[in-house]
Amino acid sequence: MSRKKERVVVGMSGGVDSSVAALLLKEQGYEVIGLFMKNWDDSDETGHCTAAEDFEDVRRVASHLGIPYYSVNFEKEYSERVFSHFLEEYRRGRTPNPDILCNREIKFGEFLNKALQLGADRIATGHYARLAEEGGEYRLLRGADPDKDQSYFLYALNQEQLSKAIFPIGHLRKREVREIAEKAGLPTAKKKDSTGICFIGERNFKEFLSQYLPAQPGEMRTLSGEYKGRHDGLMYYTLGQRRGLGIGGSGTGEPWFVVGKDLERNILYVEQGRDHPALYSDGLIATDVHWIGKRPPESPFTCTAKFRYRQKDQEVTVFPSADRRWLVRFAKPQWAVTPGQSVVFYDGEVCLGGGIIDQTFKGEKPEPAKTTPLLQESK
Ligand SMILES: Nc1ncnc2c1ncn2[C@@H]1O[C@H](COP(=O)(O)OP(=O)(O)OP(=O)(O)O)[C@@H](O)[C@H]1O
Repeated sequence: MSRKKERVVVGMSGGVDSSVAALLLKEQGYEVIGLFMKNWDDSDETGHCTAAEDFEDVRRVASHLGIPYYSVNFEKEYSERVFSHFLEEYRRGRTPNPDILCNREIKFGEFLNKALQLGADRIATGHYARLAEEGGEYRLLRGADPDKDQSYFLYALNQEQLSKAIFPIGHLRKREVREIAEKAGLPTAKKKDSTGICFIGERNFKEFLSQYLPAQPGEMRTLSGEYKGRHDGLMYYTLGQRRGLGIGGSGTGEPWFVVGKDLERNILYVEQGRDHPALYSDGLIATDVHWIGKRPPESPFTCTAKFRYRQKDQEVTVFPSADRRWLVRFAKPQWAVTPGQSVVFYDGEVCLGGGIIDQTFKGEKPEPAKTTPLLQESK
C-alpha cells in the first residue's frame, strides 16, 4: 500500500533560494505546492511593479517543476501587524528590524494558516537555517553557510511554528544552491538576490519614511553641548551612522558619528572618531524576549549573542529580571548596539532565542539616576 504523500506548501518569492527549496522537496517525494505572497503594493506611477515580475518568475519555476502555484494577498495584514510597528519604532527614534516581525506574523503566521487551509502538512521556505527535533522539542540551528545564515531573523518563532516548518536549503551554501538551480535549468538560477526593506524593497529611505512620518528637523550637538549643525529629523539617523551628517573636517579631522538621540529635545548627538567611548556599551536591557526551547534557559547563563545580523558572535551573560526585562552583560564593550534592533542568543549552532534591545548601559547595570542620551529610558 502506498503511503499518502506529505503535502508541503513552499513560500515562493520568485528568487533562486525558494525555487531550489521547491525543487529539492519535489525530488524528495513531497507533494509540493508553490504559494506567492503579495504584502506590499509596489507599483509606481508608470505601473511598473516588482511583485508582478516576481510572480511571473514563480509561474515559470512552478511550470518547470510541474507543481501547482497560487498567489495570496496579505497587504492588509502586513500593514497592520508589521509596518505599523515599524513606523511606531521609527517614531520613537529607534531602528527596528521588520524581517523578524514579518517572519513571526506573516510568513509563519498568516502564510502558515493559509497553507494549512490548502491542506498542507507543513510549509517550507528558502531560509538559510536548519531544524532539529528531539523528543518532540524543536531546535533552530544556524544555516550551514556562515555568510548566509538567517537564524537571526527566525528567533521569534515558537515550537508550534517550527514544528510545521521545513528549511530545505539550510544545509547548503549559496554557491551550491545556484549550482543546483543551474543544473536543473531553473529560470531563476541567475536571478540576483533581493535587497532592501522586507517586502518593500530598495527605496530612498528618507523619502520613503517621510511619506508616513512627519520629519522634525532639529539641532546636532556634541555631548558637551557644542552646536554642530542641523539634522533632518531624528528618525533618519541610527547609532554609529557616519554618512549623511554633513559635517566633516573640523576638530581632530576624524569623521563624525551619531552617538545618541534626545527625543524630548529633538537633539541628535554626534562625536568624532569611530572609537569614541560614547559608541560603546557594556550591556543592554532586552524586552519581548522569546526562548525557542520549551523551557527558558536557567539563568544567569553565559552564551554568545549577535546584536545585528552582520556580526560575529560575542560572549554575553544573561540575567533574568522580574519585570520581563532581561539584562545582558557583554564580556567586552560592544560598538553601536542599537535600540529597536534584536539581540539573538546562541549556544554553538543552536539559536536559543532573542529579544528587542530596549536600552544599553555602561558599567555593571543601568543607573536610572545618571542617564545619558544613550541610556534614555524608552517611553
Ligand atoms: N513574496 C513571497 N512569497 C512567498 N514566500 C516568500 C516571499 N518572499 C519571501 N518568501 C519566503 O521567505 C524566504 C526568505 O525570504 P528572503 O527575502 O530572505 O529570501 P531570499 O534570500 O531573497 O530568498 P529567495 O531567493 O527565495 O527570494 C524565501 O526563500 C521564501 O521561501
